[in-house]
Amino acid sequence: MQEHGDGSAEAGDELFQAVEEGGGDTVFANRELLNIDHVPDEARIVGRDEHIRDLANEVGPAVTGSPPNSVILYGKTGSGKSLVANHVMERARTESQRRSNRLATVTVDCAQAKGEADAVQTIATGINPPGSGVDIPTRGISTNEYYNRLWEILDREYDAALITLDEVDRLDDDNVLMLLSRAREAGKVDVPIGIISISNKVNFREQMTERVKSSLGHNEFIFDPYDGEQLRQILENRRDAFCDDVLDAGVIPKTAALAAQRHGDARKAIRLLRHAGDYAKNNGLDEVTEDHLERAQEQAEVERLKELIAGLPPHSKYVLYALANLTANTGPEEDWFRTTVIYDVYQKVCEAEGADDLTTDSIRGLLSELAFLEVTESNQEHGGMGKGTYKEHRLLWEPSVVFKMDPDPAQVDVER
Ligand SMILES: Nc1ncnc2c1ncn2[C@@H]1O[C@H](COP(=O)(O)OP(=O)(O)OP(=O)(O)O)[C@@H](O)[C@H]1O
Repeated sequence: MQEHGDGSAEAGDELFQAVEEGGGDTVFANRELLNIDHVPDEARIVGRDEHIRDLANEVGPAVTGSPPNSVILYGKTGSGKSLVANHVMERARTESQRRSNRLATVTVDCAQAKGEADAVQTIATGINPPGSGVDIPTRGISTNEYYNRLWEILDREYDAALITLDEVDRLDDDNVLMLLSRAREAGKVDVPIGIISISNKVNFREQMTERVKSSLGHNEFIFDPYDGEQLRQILENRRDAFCDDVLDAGVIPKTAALAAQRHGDARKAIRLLRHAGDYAKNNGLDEVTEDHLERAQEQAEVERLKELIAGLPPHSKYVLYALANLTANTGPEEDWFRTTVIYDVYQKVCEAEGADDLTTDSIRGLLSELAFLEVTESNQEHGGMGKGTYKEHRLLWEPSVVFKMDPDPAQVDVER
């Protein structure tokens, strides 16, 4: 510790004198609790006891080194699927240790994995203990070799494995699922492997090949969106993110009610509360009121939308502007638009933005990516006798939110 002129360390260092206890924050006591990546401890997990128990029953044998069942967890985003999977894996690992067994647990975010080799590399690296003697390079070996090294680590170091594939529908194909689920049967590895697949696409199962379906079994759990009371408890359990007396009494109930009404997504509810706190903090206020919540809500949605489309080509934003222009100029019952109608407005948007337009086919591709991300939805319509089929699309977000993604988005004439 730095000593001062009078020789005492108690006086503190004048360099940091202006820094108050708690970092000088009068709104947040522990903002970390409202971070989306924050994993709450068991006492803060609300309303998922049954899912936790059911999942533990299926994968439980792994704690003794016996074959676990594989499971698919379905549900809309923010319904606690990853949380439950991580929580159960963590407890399984501890229990396995207590019974002197070695359980490998690892999660792969398939949305981040760049193909099969990358996914297998992530799994192998995640469970490779220091000193195993097996090297997992980031490149330079074939996909097959990654699998071989994964089997080697499992056989040498573990008695069983639980592998979670988050956003499994984002994998290019089901090779990974197939090879992992069949590895023991195919004699590649001695260790039993359980796979927890997570998806927010309820039709995901239909996309899998018959072989994978039969290897994964039929254990499926559905996660329903949270209701208002559950969301209120989830938020109440994180109240200590704020300093005492900062939150007005109505803020948590109102956040929960808004979230329940719109989506039942815990992630969005937590984020909204954080934004309201940020609003108060940035404006030098030491109180968070219901009024701040309203201001924060739109900002939170704009951020989420930007995040969702961040991975898409820039023209996807112009397609969204086209849809937002069309939606803002029609009644609630007429918000489905044919691809050709969207394309006409998209061309006007491009003109206003000073960009060259892409072909109708490219726009079709962008519309299906937007539908995949649930920013829009698409329908196949039948035009009647001899008229073939055509697609219609609908914006799932408020046009006002879409228009706030940029400071000056193109608003065009949509006369039809
Ligand atoms: N039951 C719950 N109790 C407390 N916090 C929760 C609960 N469910 C979700 N959360 C919180 O909400 C956020 C989103 O949860 P989680 O990632 O588990 O959702 P998900 O269903 O896996 O969503 P996605 O499909 O988008 O990945 C996390 O910060 C998590 O901590």
